[in-house]
Amino acid sequence: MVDYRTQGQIAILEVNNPPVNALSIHVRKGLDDGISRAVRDPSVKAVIVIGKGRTFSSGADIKEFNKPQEGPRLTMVGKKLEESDKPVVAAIHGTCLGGGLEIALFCHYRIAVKSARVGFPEVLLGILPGAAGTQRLPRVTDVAVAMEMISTGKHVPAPKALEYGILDKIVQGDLLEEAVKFAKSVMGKPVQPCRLSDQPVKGADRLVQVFDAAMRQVKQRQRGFMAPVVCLKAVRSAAELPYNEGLLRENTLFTELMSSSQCAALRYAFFAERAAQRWQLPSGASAANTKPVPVKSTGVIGAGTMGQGIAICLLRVDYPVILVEQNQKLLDKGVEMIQLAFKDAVRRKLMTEDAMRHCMSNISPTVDMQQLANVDLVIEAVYENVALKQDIFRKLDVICKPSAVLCTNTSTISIDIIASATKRPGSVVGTHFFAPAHIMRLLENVYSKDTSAQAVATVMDLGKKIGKVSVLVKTCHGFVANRMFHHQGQEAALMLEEGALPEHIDKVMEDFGMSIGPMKVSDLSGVDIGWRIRHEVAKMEGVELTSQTRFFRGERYCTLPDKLYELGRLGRKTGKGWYRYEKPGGRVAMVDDEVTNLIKKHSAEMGIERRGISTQEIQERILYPAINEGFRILEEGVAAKPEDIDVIWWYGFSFPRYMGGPMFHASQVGLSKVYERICYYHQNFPYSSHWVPSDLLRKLASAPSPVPISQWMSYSQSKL
Ligand SMILES: CCCCCC/C=C/CC(=O)SCCNC(=O)CCNC(=O)[C@H](O)C(C)(C)COP(=O)(O)OP(=O)(O)OC[C@H]1O[C@@H](n2cnc3c(N)ncnc32)[C@H](O)[C@@H]1OP(=O)(O)O
Repeated sequence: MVDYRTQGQIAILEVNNPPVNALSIHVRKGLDDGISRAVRDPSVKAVIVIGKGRTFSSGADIKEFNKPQEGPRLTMVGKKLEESDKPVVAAIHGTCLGGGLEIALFCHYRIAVKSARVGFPEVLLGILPGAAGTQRLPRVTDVAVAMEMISTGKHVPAPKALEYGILDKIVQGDLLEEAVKFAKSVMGKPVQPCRLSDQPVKGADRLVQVFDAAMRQVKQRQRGFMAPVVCLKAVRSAAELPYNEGLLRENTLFTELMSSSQCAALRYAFFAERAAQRWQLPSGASAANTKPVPVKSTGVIGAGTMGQGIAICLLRVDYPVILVEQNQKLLDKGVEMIQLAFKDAVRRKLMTEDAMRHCMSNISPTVDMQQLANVDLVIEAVYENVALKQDIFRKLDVICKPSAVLCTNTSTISIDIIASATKRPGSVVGTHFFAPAHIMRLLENVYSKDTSAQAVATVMDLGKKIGKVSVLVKTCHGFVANRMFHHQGQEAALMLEEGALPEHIDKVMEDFGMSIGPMKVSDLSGVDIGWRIRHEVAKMEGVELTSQTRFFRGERYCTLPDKLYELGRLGRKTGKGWYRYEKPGGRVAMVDDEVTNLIKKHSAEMGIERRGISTQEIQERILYPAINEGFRILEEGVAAKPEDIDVIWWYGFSFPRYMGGPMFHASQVGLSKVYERICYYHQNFPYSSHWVPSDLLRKLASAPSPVPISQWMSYSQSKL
């Protein structure tokens, strides 16, 4: 785990714990033994700590977090490194994160290659750097930088870290050779000035202003998230207390965070996100055994909002895009909007003018679908209409080359139905982007009964290339995201007619931790989207939904969203939806009397006496139908595991990661309690099928002791 060798008068401690040199027990022990040996050996005059393989160290081993800590503690290992009278040099490449950076800060010197990155990502796991990081970073750089780095967890590239004083030197060429040269240059020099524990905190005179400003930002950005707030307090203590007392304070705060439910949720999230990438089809084909089709050229059909966003995603990573629209006017408009989005990115310094020009030069707009004949992958992004989509796929089947992967950005329609319009259903796959497609990180990839493993591998790989988090699901109406979200929309509308107002519902859910409430989400994605989906489904079933509709498919139906649509209040894009906005496309949601009156009038017309709806009821009626649906989705194998559902909710609906996602949240509330409340609502609202409790949930809720989330799926086939 740590290889010890000497090169002349230099001892080299090489951490060797693939894949990312996590500081697990044997690494800590190896470092501890290594530094003791180097200190004891009179022929050794300097020490180098370096990482083998792709990285210096990614920090503490997260898998060890919920186990009792064994072996030497990181702080004790670090103390030994610092107390060595022989200079200790950290030689950094890849990433130097968390406990890895703490180790480096205990060393007397830090050198790195230019491509290295350093950072304290602990906050993203709901903790703080608990091995002196909060006390040492403000001593090597300053309080402001330390607060920023520790409360955001951002990685800092080596050149910036040099500027901050975290690194002493950036080297070119072979890192070990350079480290040896560096070590020779500092051999014999006193190490005392390089012991950070003896140094004052920098920028302490501005402590209060820096702290207040950082705290304001943290509370604004991440409401309800404890770790960043506690991180700031820990760094503050570095400036207010002597080093050893600061360490004790850090330890107290660390212990508080480590035992929190937010930390448990974030640890779960870390592994869940990685597990989602390891997709597998029922056939056994998987990420490990399937190669994607090489994609060099792409096409996007539809230059509306979604098509524009998708094209931007592709152009940003250098894919040439043939953008197809049905007429020149719509095409020109789409290209203009893409250009505007890039200009905005340039204005916000997210890209250079040159990069923008390059991206724009990669678009080939056309009204001729035949131009797609040679593309490797095409994504259809027209509006949600079965006949239209089938028509497009019928044409693509004729036009595109046999190896092309044919993707649809449908958000609800079964891929089986779309694929059936072609003679190559194996090549058809869903790539469900979330609006705004160039911003939202989620890509819900959907396989049909016929989709080939290669088509799946291609879209999973595409997701990675365009910087999305991809989750693979099996087709059904609405897939995972919209199928679960749909019930939230239904319940929200029902609560509106019973007595709630949009701003009440949103406030409760925003206080719960959602970055925006469901009514604002509806305005953002477009009131017309839901309208179209509902009416499309009704049409397929030969039903016409009108203002008189009270029941649809045997279920209580609320016409309020349809009334909003009929008023032309389509959401942010028209400047009016459930809220009023400062302008069409505006972002500031304001309560609108017209909506309040519409809702109250609607309740009166329905003969419903409005009542106050409690916070608990709003929270449960928004969350529990989605959770119940999540269990059905697991039962049906639409999602392979609960973790996949939670990943979808973080990245698709900004569900607070520190609450772990709806399925993890249910596990924390307790499945028997969730089940009991669902049964209660089912009794009270018998005409809403989303309250019929899922069988899997029932089985899990009646297990003699809580079933860990990782074992839920073993209950899906059980006969209990
Ligand atoms: C009881 C303990 C007390 C500890 C007291 C001291 C406290 C110290 C605090 C810490 O150090 S907390 C850890 C801080 N570090 C991190 O949060 C880094 C997490 N890792 C990453 O951000 C990324 O993995 C990476 C290092 C940037 C590499 O990214 P890349 O995309 O290249 O690879 P991945 O697919 O993410 O990872 C590969 C593989 O490695 C596993 N892994 C990564 N980091 C850790 C880790 N710190 N501990 C355990 N395992 C780790 C990851 O799960 C992947 O494994 P898989 O099996 O392939 O999924």
